[in-house]
Amino acid sequence: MAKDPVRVLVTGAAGQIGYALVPMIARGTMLGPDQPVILHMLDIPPAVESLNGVKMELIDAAFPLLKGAVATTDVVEACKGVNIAIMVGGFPRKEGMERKDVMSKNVSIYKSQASALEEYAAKDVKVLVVANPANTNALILKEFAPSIPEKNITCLTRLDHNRALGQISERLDVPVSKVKNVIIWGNHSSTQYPDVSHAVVETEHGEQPVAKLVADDAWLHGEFISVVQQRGAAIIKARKLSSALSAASSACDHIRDWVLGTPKGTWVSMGVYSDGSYDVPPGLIYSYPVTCENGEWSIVQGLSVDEFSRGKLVATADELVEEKAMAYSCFSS
Ligand SMILES: NC(=O)C1=CN([C@@H]2O[C@H](COP(=O)(O)OP(=O)(O)OC[C@H]3O[C@@H](n4cnc5c(N)ncnc54)[C@H](O)[C@@H]3O)[C@@H](O)[C@H]2O)C=CC1
Ligand SMILES: O=C([O-])CC(=O)C(=O)O
Repeated sequence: MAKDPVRVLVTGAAGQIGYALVPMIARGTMLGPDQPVILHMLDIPPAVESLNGVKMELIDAAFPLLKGAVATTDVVEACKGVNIAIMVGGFPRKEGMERKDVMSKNVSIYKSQASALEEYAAKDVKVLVVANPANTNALILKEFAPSIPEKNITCLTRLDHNRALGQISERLDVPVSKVKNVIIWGNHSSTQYPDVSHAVVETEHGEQPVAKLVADDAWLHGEFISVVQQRGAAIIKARKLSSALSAASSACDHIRDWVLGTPKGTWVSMGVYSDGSYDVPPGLIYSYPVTCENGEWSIVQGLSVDEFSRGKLVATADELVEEKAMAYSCFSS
């Protein structure tokens, strides 16, 4: 029997990531080749013409799985009955703006969208925040949608995770599909810690540690980390626009694994509400290694963290504590 369609909200759908993401969802990349979808696309009034153009293209592409497309600037209409919400829309930093100014714009956007999701989305809606500052936007959303379970609110660090896999694959000249279990700890920012301490490569002789195959700790502790941390900036420099196809693809990976499960023996990175695991302060949206089963993620427990890694976990947590304080100061102002 055919499955019922899943309603997927994409905010900022007229933007660059939105334009790359909606066809992936409509083609089944996110939820599977047998899962019909109805797309809900939200953007702001100045982008309405462009948003309607995206809807026209979706119709023209005749995606068999696409059972409907709503294009709207009305947040209530956008959120009605959605099962999955991908929050890509937000206020970008402009020349001359302080981080605090961007934060206060995003606090008000995420506050109102959180309230609409809480009131109108499916009660078990799964939320993925992509828009920067992704971790803190997700935290704001959680704050203003108290009835959405905190386990259902996440942010995207899968792009960073995939970037780390890509760098190891290039360095060792092995297919990226053979590399697994890197970890992105912390913030989706330049303080994130891409960690290969537990990463392995599947070889014909079984799984081999990445550290042993690379055999160059200076590279793993130096250039590798900074390339992954700075990859977003490198793409902006090259394209004069930020990552869009890789961000969209990674958003599909994030939701697919969350909903359909991670392969046995493999973990992925997701920004999730911290419970104090690995001595990270509770109450942050922090990127951890997770496995997913039956639509739920769990933090991978018991991994060893050496002194080098500990310093990096703490530094990125400190930045998130600071962002949280800045966001909370905007609630009252
Ligand atoms: N977490 C991650 O890995 C990544 C995050 N990003 C972030 O994703 C966000 C989107 O990036 P792009 O698509 O390249 O930007 P973009 O500027 O092309 O698109 C953003 C869209 O959001 C819309 N928008 C603004 N305010 C809105 C609101 N209140 N409600 C609904 N829509 C709204 C804009 O009109 C625009 O169409 C940015 O914040 C970017 O920094 C980008 C790449 C990776
Ligand atoms: O900095 C940006 O806007 C883009 C971004 O998050 C990334 O590519 O990781």
